[in-house]
Amino acid sequence: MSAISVTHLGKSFGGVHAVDDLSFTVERGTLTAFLGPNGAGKTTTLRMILGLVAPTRGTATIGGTAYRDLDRPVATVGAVLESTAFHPGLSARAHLETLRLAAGLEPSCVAHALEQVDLTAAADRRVRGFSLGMRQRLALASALLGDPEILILDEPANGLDPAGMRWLRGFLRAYTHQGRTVLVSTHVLAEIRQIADHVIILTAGRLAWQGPLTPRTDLEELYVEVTG
Ligand SMILES: Nc1ncnc2c1ncn2[C@@H]1O[C@H](COP(=O)(O)OP(=O)(O)OP(=O)(O)O)[C@@H](O)[C@H]1O
Repeated sequence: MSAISVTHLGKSFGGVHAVDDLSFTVERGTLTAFLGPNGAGKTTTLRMILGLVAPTRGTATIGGTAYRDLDRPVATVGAVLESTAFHPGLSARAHLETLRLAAGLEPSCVAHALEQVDLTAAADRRVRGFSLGMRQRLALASALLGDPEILILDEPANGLDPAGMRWLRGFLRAYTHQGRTVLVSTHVLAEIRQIADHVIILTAGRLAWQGPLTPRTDLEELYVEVTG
């Protein structure tokens, strides 16, 4: 059973076909890069997989089950979407503790998530003073609280400096080496090239290309050819 299956998925906003007859699968233990120009429909697709946007047609499932029907959603899939907001007056630990309580998770998961994203030393500082990179890592920690098998990330490299990018790359590589699955949308081809196993490229809401990334693939050239 694939980690994620998208079948004839479509979403229209008024007259705009944001996603149009889109089908693909994401296999377990792989890191799949989800690429496409601005407005291609990546965020809308990720939001449909996560049950945040209702499809106009088609289905999206996680391990064969629609998100809303999952028994333990936070233990199955963690997500970091764009525009993650934190209360500036709360510490990182307090923020995660609030989420932990709401999800009914074990107390120990907060310290574990902080450790996974290298925020243990800053755990009791207010988020107000966090750099963009630290905020991105806190968002990732929120997604990791339930120790999910699958991570869905929407442009997690946005605004990261080179050290932050390098850290994220190492984190995602280690995550998939544990047999877990990552679906990540990004515009940073040079970064994703180094860690992705599989690539899905959208243009204008439709599947333009999908396939494995081999050592010989010139991702930038492929991208320009497919989207150009
Ligand atoms: N809530 C909405 N209402 C109306 N139109 C929307 C809405 N959400 C998305 N769209 C439109 O759907 C299309 C796809 O947008 P989407 O954000 O999914 O693209 P994207 O590939 O994630 O883009 P980017 O790389 O810029 O984040 C765009 O034309 C966008 O304007």
